[in-house]
Amino acid sequence: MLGTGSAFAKTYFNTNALIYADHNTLLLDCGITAPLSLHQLGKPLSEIDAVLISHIHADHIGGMEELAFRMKFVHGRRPVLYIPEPLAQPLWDSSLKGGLLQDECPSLDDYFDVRLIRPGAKTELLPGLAVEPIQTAHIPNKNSYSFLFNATFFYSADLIFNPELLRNLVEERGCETIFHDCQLKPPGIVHTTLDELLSLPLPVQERIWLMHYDDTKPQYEGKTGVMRFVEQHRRYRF
Ligand SMILES: O=c1ccn([C@@H]2O[C@@H]3COP(=O)(O)O[C@H]3[C@H]2O)c(=O)[nH]1
Ligand SMILES: [Zn+2]
Ligand SMILES: [Zn+2]
Repeated sequence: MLGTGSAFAKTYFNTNALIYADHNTLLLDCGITAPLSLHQLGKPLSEIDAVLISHIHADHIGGMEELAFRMKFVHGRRPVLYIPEPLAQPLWDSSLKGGLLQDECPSLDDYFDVRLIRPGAKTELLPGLAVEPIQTAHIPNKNSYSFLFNATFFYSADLIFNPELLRNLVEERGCETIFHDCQLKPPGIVHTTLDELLSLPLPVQERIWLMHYDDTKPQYEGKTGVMRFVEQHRRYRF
């Protein structure tokens, strides 16, 4: 995990991750703090093979301009960008264009090898790593996607509590592990709260790991039932 913090956390980096599959590396969201976190881990950008984006908020895409510029002008590379199709235009027009647009680089394709992925369909991202983007509610009328990897590992974007989805993933689809955003103090409004997750059936909670938490996390140690916290700069194997 490059980070496990909420958008405004100051003691944790943004909730972004590296996924290792075979000998390849996928960057899962690239927020404002991703470049510094990668630097602290000693992970060169040149070792990132592809990027996957969940939604357009700065803690998930705010590091994309630095990533694009350094990949192009330092490493001479155009990394693969996997992006749910409805996010591609807004990512460029409403966010990256302001900084990245210049005469010889008029589009997102000048910086990334853009691969549009279809929500609800399975796509192989890297050898041994397939994803199904699942549209999940976060901000009204703003597209946001969570990800089911290899049919067994669910990684939430920022999402409003959806107990039906979580029960379906565990009880019907055989999902084994859930990394879920967690707002520690209610009200959640655009996020899922700890109290909401604590209301889930025990077999679902047993599979949940908590991320995207704020700086008060130490006060909640031991108060999350069977659910564990994901810790930043740790590697998990599933
Ligand atoms: O309607 C809104 C929109 C945003 N926000 C805050 O801004 C943050 C943006 O990043 P995030 O999605 O991780 O978390 C969001 C919230 O903390 C909010 O409280 N209500
Ligand atoms: Zn966020
Ligand atoms: Zn968000």
